[in-house]
Amino acid sequence: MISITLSLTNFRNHHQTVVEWGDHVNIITGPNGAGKTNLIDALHYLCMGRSFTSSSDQYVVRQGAASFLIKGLFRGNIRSQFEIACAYSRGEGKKLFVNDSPLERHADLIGRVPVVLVSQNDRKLTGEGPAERRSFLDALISQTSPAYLDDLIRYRRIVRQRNRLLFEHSMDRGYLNVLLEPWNRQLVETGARIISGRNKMVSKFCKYLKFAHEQLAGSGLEPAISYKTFCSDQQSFLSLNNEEIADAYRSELDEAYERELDRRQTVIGPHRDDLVFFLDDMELRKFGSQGQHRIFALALKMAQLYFYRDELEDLPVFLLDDVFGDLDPSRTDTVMNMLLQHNGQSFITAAHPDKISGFRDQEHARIAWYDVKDGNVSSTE
Ligand SMILES: Nc1ncnc2c1ncn2[C@@H]1O[C@H](COP(=O)(O)OP(=O)(O)OP(=O)(O)O)[C@@H](O)[C@H]1O
Repeated sequence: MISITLSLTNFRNHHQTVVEWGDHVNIITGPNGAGKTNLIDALHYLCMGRSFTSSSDQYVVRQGAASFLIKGLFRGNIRSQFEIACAYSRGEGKKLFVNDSPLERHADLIGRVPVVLVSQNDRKLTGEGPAERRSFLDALISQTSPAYLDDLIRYRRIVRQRNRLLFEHSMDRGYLNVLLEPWNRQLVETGARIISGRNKMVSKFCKYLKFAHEQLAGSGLEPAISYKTFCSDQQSFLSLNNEEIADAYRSELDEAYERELDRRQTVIGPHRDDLVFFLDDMELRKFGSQGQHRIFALALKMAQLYFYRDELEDLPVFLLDDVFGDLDPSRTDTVMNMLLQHNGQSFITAAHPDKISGFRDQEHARIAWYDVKDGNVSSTE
């Protein structure tokens, strides 16, 4: 998928910005605070319907304005040109449009322009709690499977309903059981499909991770991922069908009932699961060096790119925010060369472009350079 143009109105420090992109590698330079990340975040809005830097749309509206508008023209392999727009106003909230037609659900946008994002938040992927890893895995699968995304949305609603009942459980135990039962059935059915989807994805994804990791780190320690759910024996879990997973889930749920009453929330299921990362037999989170964490996180994203390249009809848009700051010169060259060899379109911000200035004199046909100052973008040679 190719982003042809991006236009912003009152989007953070961009008052009125229109950019025409190159088809391959787009490098966005400029001093700190100039508005480089904002361009990438705007593209992320058009792909995923939300910011990756801000928890709320209201902070994204340019100070002093009442609304923002992002528009992007795209070109795909199978679809002719189409426009995506995201409009937000303080009174009316956020609306998403494709070719001027409003989308009923935010979920309807996901997968239209597949995207892979590399950002400073990736540090949390290998280091912090399981939520970041679950959302990586969910975003990875959701962009290739609308059915998985629907299950995820349904599952979250079921967990919310169950939690509400468990929270208000001062009622008679028998009555609570009656109220919980329909939610329990839906929870295990939907949850089993999610667990199965995640398990399958993890086993498919490992080969892409190995390939990307080897490109970045050279041959040596081999990366691996395991999906950690309520069943401790993941291997045997892989051979189960959805019905069998649902049965296993149901018996774990029944066993956890007292704990649920105690904690007043749903304590077992995909919303609690995790991914465990390994280099050979070493668990990365416990034993990895900072450099190993960084390379592993970047390899996960490169692997996502390669996986989509094989699975989807259109290549994803690849967004890299401030990735070179953390990399040594040889790895910076490696990443640049990987992007130049990749046929899709990528966008890279760089506050210190000296690291990649060697590429200015080469590859004119494949690299477009942009400079940003105070929210104004100019194309440079
Ligand atoms: N709602 C807003 N209204 C106006 N300006 C905003 C708003 N939110 C953020 N900004 C401004 O946007 C700029 C930050 O933009 P951005 O994060 O894109 O910078 P950057 O060029 O990527 O910088 P760095 O190299 O430091 O990461 C800052 O100047 C900030 O004050």
